[in-house]
Amino acid sequence: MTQTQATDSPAIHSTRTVRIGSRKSQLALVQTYWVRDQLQQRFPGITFEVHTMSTQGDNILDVALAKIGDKGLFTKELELGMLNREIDFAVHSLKDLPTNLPEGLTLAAVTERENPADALVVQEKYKGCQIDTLPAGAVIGTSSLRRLAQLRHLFPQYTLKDVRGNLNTRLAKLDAGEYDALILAAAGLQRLGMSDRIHQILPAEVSLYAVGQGALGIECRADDVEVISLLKAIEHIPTRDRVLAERAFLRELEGGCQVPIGVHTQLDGETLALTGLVASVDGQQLLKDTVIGSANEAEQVGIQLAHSLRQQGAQEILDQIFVAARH
Ligand SMILES: NCc1[nH]cc(CCC(=O)O)c1CC(=O)O
Repeated sequence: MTQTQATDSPAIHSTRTVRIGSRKSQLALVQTYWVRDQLQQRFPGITFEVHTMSTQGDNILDVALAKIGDKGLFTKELELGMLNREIDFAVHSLKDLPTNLPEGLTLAAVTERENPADALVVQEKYKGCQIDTLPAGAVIGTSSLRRLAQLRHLFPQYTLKDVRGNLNTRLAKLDAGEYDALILAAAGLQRLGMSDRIHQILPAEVSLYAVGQGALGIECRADDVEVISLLKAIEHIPTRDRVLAERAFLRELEGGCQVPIGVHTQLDGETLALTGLVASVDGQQLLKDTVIGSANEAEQVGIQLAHSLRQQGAQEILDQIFVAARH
């Protein structure tokens, strides 16, 4: 009675059109089209359509991100689109996706991570320098408190300056001489075909990366079993285990918005090592610790690390930041 399904096709009507939501930035579109292509290859009978939307974060460009401090700045409109059934799923840079999702939505899949590290990009005249050998007073652009705190801690001789806008805007400001160097996610540059701008990949001793950095998170309605089964086909399990630990760590510290929290994860077979950092914005206080556990219990590893850092004083550091943000 029932027709046999193609082996790689889940129980989805091949006539269904699946609508994908995306921000309009170049990086967002590259990421969304990559996911679309991956799905289209695996499910040639399904039609995938991309619908673009502007988010708050795309519209507010003149205020420092750290001052806005609102969770879900880059995701809220897309999430409303899913709940209103205008779109079926959304592709996010995972680091922009809050650790607590709205009721009714779920993180259905995580795709293979690019290099999660931060990268140093320098002006032509500093091609001979590394992060520790730029001249004193060098103006370094970054918009993240995490990068700011870590750089201030190690290199008080540099001047750190906020920088906003998409990647192309930031690079144009560097080239125009507004900054001597920038710190950017290596993954963003790689995805936009600008790996040649990466001057140095910052090692873990200099900069721990943001939770989820370099990975894509795909969010959809929690009850849409059809779409979830499609998305599971492109999930990368090692990346998922790592980012589940990272996100549990951040969630447990209630640091979803802009806070100086960094991580580093490593998978060795089933063994997952998670290093986390909590710092004060001025870089004076900096706590770091590592928990090793099983990849099968990734979230437990993250929770354990959060408890360990809290015992060492992380909550006091974070409370000071929340108080400062409200004034
Ligand atoms: N918050 C902006 C943002 N969101 C995702 C990326 C880069 C790609 C990624 O981390 O996956 C960037 C730019 C940056 O931090 O330099």
